[in-house]
Amino acid sequence: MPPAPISPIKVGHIDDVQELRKTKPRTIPQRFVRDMTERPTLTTPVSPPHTHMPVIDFSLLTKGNKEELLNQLFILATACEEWGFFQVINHEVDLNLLESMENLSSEFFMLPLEEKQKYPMAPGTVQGYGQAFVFSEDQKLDWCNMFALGIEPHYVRNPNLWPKRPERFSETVEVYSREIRKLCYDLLKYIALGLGLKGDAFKKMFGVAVQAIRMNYYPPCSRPDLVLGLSPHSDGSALTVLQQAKGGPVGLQILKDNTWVPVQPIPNALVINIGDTIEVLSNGKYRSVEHRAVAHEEQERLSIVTFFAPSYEVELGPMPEFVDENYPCKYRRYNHGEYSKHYVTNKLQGKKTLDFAKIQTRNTS
Ligand SMILES: COC(=O)C(/C=C/C1=C(C)CCCC1(C)C)=C/O[C@H]1C=C(C)C(=O)O1
Ligand SMILES: O=C(O)CCC(=O)C(=O)O
Ligand SMILES: [Fe+2]
Repeated sequence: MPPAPISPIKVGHIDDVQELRKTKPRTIPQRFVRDMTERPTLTTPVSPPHTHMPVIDFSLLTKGNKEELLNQLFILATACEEWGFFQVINHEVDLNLLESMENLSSEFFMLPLEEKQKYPMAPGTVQGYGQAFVFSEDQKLDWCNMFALGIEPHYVRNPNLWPKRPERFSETVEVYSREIRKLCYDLLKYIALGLGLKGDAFKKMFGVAVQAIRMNYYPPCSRPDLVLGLSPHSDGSALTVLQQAKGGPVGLQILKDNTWVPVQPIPNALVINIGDTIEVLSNGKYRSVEHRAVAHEEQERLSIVTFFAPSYEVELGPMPEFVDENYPCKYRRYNHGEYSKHYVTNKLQGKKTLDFAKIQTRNTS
């Protein structure tokens, strides 16, 4: 008997939110309206110690004296353990390059829809222009347009999805991705040192790291209280680097101690977060913190996100350094390629994707 055909994913009609905003600025189709429990808090009163995400001065890690280095390593290790997020200043990525990347991404999203649709994100896939992580007709949609590309190694690339316009877009993505890749390797070195590991521990383990870029464009929304810019999720990467376009509103929120805490952008800083890989390797000492994006009533917002992860062949599990009788092993060993497949074939649902690797503990009390 021939194998049963795999049923195609039926996602129904997905409105392009930018076009919706242009043509019917006050309409919020029902598929974007969140259930009461999911609706965002837009004016969360934030009180200490939740006011400020830690800030790392990267130049003190690379060029500081011994005392400055140790001090920054301590701040970094505390940020990873208590926040799972931090902002990096003086990161050595050329500020003109950040600006070019921001301008070109914005120009891409401003192209006519027909031009952007030359690079469609097919249902169930994650590269190209559209909405990722949509798998059914009854799933709520995010108030966001995405454009995503696989970068490294080259076999993750789909050359048909690299846009011809704006001019210099692809060239700039290449240069930007090289610089961000270097930053990721450097940060992983300092994160390893902060965990008491050898500086090259992650680099050696990851093989030729997988890297992808995603540009998220959030148009203004007449009812930001009803929608989400991006559903709550943790990142399936080892590390994520987020650039927020200048002058945009606050949009990123992270779940800290059960409260959605808004992240105040710092001009020229990059936001870094720990992804699922580091959570597993550190046996949960560092956690991949759930986060989401909210929309704004009058202002658009643009973010440029790099996901940096181990090679697909790599087998992962908690490192022995983080497992003992007080810290029992919380995750099974698995293949990162399998995890990537699992991640991109499931909707964004908080930390649920990591259940893939969790060892279920029975409560005996
Ligand atoms: C919309 O895409 C994503 O959000 C995303 C996808 C990344 C990827 C590509 C665009 C092409 C190459 C493969 C890869 C899955 C990395 C998120 O990336 C996270 C999810 C995983 C897993 C990861 O490593 O980063
Ligand atoms: O736009 C943002 O601030 C959040 C983006 C994000 O979390 C992501 O793309 O994974
Ligand atoms: Fe994210």
